[in-house]
Amino acid sequence: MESSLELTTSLPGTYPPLLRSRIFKIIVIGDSGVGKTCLTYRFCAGKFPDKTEATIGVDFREKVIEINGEKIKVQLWDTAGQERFRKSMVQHYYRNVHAVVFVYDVTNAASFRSLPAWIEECRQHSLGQEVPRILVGNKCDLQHALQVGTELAQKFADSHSMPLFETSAKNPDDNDHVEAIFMTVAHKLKSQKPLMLSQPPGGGGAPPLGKSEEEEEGGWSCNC
Ligand SMILES: Nc1nc2c(ncn2[C@@H]2O[C@H](COP(=O)(O)OP(=O)(O)OP(=O)(O)O)[C@@H](O)[C@H]2O)c(=O)[nH]1
Ligand SMILES: [Mg+2]
Repeated sequence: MESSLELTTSLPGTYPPLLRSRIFKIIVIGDSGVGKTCLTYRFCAGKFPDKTEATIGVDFREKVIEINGEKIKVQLWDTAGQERFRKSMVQHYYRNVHAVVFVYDVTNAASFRSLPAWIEECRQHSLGQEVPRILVGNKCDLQHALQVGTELAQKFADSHSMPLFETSAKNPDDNDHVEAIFMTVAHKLKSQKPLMLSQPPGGGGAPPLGKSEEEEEGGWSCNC
């Protein structure tokens, strides 16, 4: 994938040209009820939502972060875990995706056992090995109900070359941790493809890593 960034001059003679920020599209995948909506909300709004309902299709959440002086828009696609709410959307989830976050619920072994199926779905949508993936075990505040231990999860993560994060979208003390998860992905994406200030001759070919804001227009709107 080529990395690109649009340089535009909004007014004739404007100098320096306006730099449009890159957008990293990160999809959050996993069984219904594992806490995808809560995790993405926690990262973007900084708090645990008062109440959630099953996601239908997809919800978008965005946060602008700064890494080494570059402003980057992290666009989280909070996908639906329920098959009936996702089937018409699946192809859109995977289109030009930059990274995948797999979520399971540490108090629900079935959600952990579903992970191979979610990985297989990625494979079926031709996600290349260069697309970073990370594994998140959520609801660690419910230790008394733990069904998936760290050792088992770490083994699974290692076998798929993914970093593992165990966290809680709910625990107020875990704010830094939730933040670290998505920041880790963004750092990885940024280091994978350093910023290029011009389009390669002929426009490249492969989709750019990080759409410009202009390209984003016309997409779905955020309903968070
Ligand atoms: N105790 C605890 N509950 C959580 C946590 N994260 C989410 N929940 C609860 O788990 C339930 C499901 O959370 P959601 O974020 O809606 O789950 P989801 O993965 O988005 O589900 P779908 O949209 O159906 O795919 C809600 O009742 C949340 O309050 C957590 O870290 N700890
Ligand atoms: Mg949801």
